[in-house]
Amino acid sequence: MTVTMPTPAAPLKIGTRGSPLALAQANETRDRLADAFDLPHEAFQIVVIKTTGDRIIDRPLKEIGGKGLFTREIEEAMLSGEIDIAVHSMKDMPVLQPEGLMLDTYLPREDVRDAFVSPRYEGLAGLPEGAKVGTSSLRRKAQVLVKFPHLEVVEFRGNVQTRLKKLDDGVAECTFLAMAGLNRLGQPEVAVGAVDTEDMLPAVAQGAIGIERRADDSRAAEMLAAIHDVETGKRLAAERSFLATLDGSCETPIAGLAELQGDTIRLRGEVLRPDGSESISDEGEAPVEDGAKLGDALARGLLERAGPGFFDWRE
Ligand SMILES: NCc1[nH]cc(CCC(=O)O)c1CC(=O)O
Repeated sequence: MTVTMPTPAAPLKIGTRGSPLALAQANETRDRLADAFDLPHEAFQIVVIKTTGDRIIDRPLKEIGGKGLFTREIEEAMLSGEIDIAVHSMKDMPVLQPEGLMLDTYLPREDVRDAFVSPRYEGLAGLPEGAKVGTSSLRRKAQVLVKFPHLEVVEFRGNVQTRLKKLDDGVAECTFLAMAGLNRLGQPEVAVGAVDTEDMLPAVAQGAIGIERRADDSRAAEMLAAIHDVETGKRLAAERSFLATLDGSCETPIAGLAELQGDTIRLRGEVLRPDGSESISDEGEAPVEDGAKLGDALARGLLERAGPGFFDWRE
């Protein structure tokens, strides 16, 4: 008589970038799945994938090719079956996913605010004429220059450690990071403080983690449904619809934030000229189920006020 050992289900392979923040997000996803299904950590395998954005660290992102830079290789690995799901910062995700992939699972959102980071100053208002602000984000650059045109913005890339070192070396007086990233890394103390969203409206989807899967993978669909955060999903539906209508990329300074108040969703949006010479903002409210319509309508209104060429460089 032959006895066949039962084959355990193959581990769910979780794809991620290798940065400390990406790994923290992948671990959080694994822990939530393990909890929801009472599975041991061995039921999951975290697979690190290097993306173009990780490889090229010495040039401004906008020169290398915008959104998708941190996701393309990961999505290819999912389509080829090398990984089953992929964990992403939703802020970095294009509005549309490649054929065959689905992105509709979100973890509970972290702090949406930007963090002000400086070894010497308490806030932007204290910086003297010509002081340097380090950021590689076009949104943050334009938002800083609109309110503080006497400051200078310098390119600033790299992980949290690299940026702190640059501040220490005097490359810039201050920088901005997402509060969410600092919290997830367990380093909130790096920030002098979180900036009020009235003063600096965050990027669309800032602080939200999304989990992507193959559209035909029913095991992944069932597992992810168990950890999906419905409120985050509703907020992102409005914000990403806003972004889609604006046709945003990382070459366009755009900010947007949706918040729920009971059955009502409130969306604030802002578009800026890349040189920080002008900002246009608006806000609106709608029943929660009309979030996507609200996002589209708010974006159309802003586009109309902005007029053609608004996002063109004129430096
Ligand atoms: N564009 C880089 C990026 N993508 C997501 C985060 C942080 C975490 C988040 O917003 O979810 C960051 C770094 C930052 O802006 O400081």
